[in-house]
Amino acid sequence: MQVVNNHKRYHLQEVRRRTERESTMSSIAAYYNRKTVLITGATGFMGKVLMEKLLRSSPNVEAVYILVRPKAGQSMQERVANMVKSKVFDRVREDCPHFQEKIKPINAELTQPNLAISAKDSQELLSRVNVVFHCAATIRFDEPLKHALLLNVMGTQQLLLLSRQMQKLEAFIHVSTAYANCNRRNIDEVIYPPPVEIKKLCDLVEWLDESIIQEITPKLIGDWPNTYTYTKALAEYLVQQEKDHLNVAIIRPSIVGASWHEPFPGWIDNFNGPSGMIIAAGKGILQTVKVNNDAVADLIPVDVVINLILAAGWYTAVHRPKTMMVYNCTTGGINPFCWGDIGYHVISTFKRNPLEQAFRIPSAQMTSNHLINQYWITVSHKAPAMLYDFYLRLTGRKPRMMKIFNRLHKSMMLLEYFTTQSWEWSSENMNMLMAQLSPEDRRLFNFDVRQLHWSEYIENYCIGAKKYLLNEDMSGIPAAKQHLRKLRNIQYAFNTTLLVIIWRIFIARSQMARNIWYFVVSLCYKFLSYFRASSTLRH
Ligand SMILES: CCCCCCCCCCCCCCCCCC(=O)SCCNC(=O)CCNC(=O)[C@H](O)C(C)(C)COP(=O)(O)OP(=O)(O)OC[C@H]1O[C@@H](n2cnc3c(N)ncnc32)[C@H](O)[C@@H]1OP(=O)(O)O
Ligand SMILES: NC(=O)C1=CN([C@@H]2O[C@H](COP(=O)(O)OP(=O)(O)OC[C@H]3O[C@@H](n4cnc5c(N)ncnc54)[C@H](OP(=O)(O)O)[C@@H]3O)[C@@H](O)[C@H]2O)C=CC1
Repeated sequence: MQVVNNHKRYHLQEVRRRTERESTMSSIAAYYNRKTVLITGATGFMGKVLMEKLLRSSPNVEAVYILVRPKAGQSMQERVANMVKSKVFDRVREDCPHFQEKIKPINAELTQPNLAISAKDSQELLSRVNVVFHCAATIRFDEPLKHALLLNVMGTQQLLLLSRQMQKLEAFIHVSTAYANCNRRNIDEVIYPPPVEIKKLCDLVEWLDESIIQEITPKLIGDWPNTYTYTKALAEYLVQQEKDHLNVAIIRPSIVGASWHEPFPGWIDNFNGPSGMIIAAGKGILQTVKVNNDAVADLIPVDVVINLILAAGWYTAVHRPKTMMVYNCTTGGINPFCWGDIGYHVISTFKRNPLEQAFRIPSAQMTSNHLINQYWITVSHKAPAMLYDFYLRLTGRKPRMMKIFNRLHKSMMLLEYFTTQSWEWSSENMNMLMAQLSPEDRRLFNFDVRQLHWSEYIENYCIGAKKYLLNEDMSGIPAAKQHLRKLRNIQYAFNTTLLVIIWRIFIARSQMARNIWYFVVSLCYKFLSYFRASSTLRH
């Protein structure tokens, strides 16, 4: 009898403990435990953060398949082995030392028929995958239309076809961009009709000569600024076409920046979007940029996007919404911040925490006026670059500054469409999803950008770029400050010499300038004599 009572008590205690544990446990993390996930674009910026968060928050995830291509002379295996050593995985490495065992790389090339996946691998995916996260894309603004179509559109179509055959698929999450519909000012969480019949366009570019496609690209893409945003818009439509066969959702992040909190504040590993410009400003290379200071800079931290992606995956699979959900993942409508403010915080952070071996003291003219910007480009970019290259030549070195500036100007030209205008995105679905989360999920998968403190975020972004992108140690800051002081002295000396030279030229040519010059010099002389006389009297 005693044994039975003990057993009953133990059982009740166990049930209570389990209920308590479940009530405080994250539903999202619990959902991914024992699921098999497929990620495309896992070697990219967002893919890595997605994989890290998934493996850290759901350590019992069954497997994470990733589609990887061989690249730059490295095999798929070598790339993955190098990737898991990356700093981004430091936290998960600490929590689950064997995390890489969950990662199952699959050789694939998204521009090839059937994604170039072998029959064996394909079978494995079809029988096991529960959730697909499609992140792979070309995000270059200058991508030739044919390649952008092949990867962003045809690649997506092929992945959708593969996913249709997956026996256990519960959700397909497509990562698009908030700028897919940037030809509109107000962008709702809906799919807009495509500007062309996609099949006809793909057929056209298939047989047309590359040079002809290049020539007619501006006509084809119409009021889209580049092939990237255009092809992302087409891909959204294809995804929507599958809504009756697949449980799909689309996430549209705006400009994805360094992380807010996870895995580390300020984590970033590429020069895309504002990151390259921020670094160029910190190095004192970028001194002028064409932006509308009052336009909203719709930056979103990468960890916010990843948390929303994981939450959307869970919601799509578990709640199976009747209509296909599109989540605009933006900050402008909720917690706006302007380009002018970003510029101010970037410069002030780099003055306090300078980058090593800066070219000039960080400072930036930010204007939307084309002529003023051109003036500053000539004065503060091209002239110093030419002078420096001249100095390099004199000292027997190879000139390089002009080349760097030409690349910078090309990037600035491609980015200015986004920095001189504002858009309004609705974010009802993001808010609705937030309301569906338990307090624990809201904490673990936070995508509430109302809590984002911009000045702190930008500071961490700049410091993150210094640490993780440029691999500069924070202990080098005193030396970097010393270097800035040296640059300041050089600048003062240079400006004074320039002023004297200009003035001398002016004096040689104008009687009036000469008269003013003699007047000023005699005034200074009288002033000095007066001071000397009065100090002698005092003693
Ligand atoms: C006062 C401060 C103010 C700051 C504010 C400034 C304003 C910024 C505005 C940003 C707005 C962004 C809007 C984006 C909106 C769309 C968002 C998306 O949906 S989607 C996503 C948005 N998509 C994008 O953002 C893509 C946009 N980017 C592109 O399309 C191209 O990069 C390009 C056409 C701009 C230049 O092409 P190209 O000239 O061929 O040059 P490559 O690219 O081939 O790079 C060659 C090598 O150089 C390396 N490197 C680069 N920068 C730097 C640097 N600063 N240093 C050192 N190194 C740098 C680079 O890593 C590479 O190394 P490796 O790999 O060879 O070893
Ligand atoms: N970064 C941003 O600001 C924003 C990004 N997005 C979207 O988020 C997604 C991820 O972007 P992000 O991580 O920044 O981009 P990255 O350029 O960092 O990553 C792109 C990924 O796609 C893979 N990929 C490219 N071409 C192929 C191919 N032919 N076959 C297989 N894989 C390929 C790359 O693999 P590999 O390493 O082999 O090149 C890489 O893993 C994209 O869909 C993008 O449109 C949306 C809004 C903003």
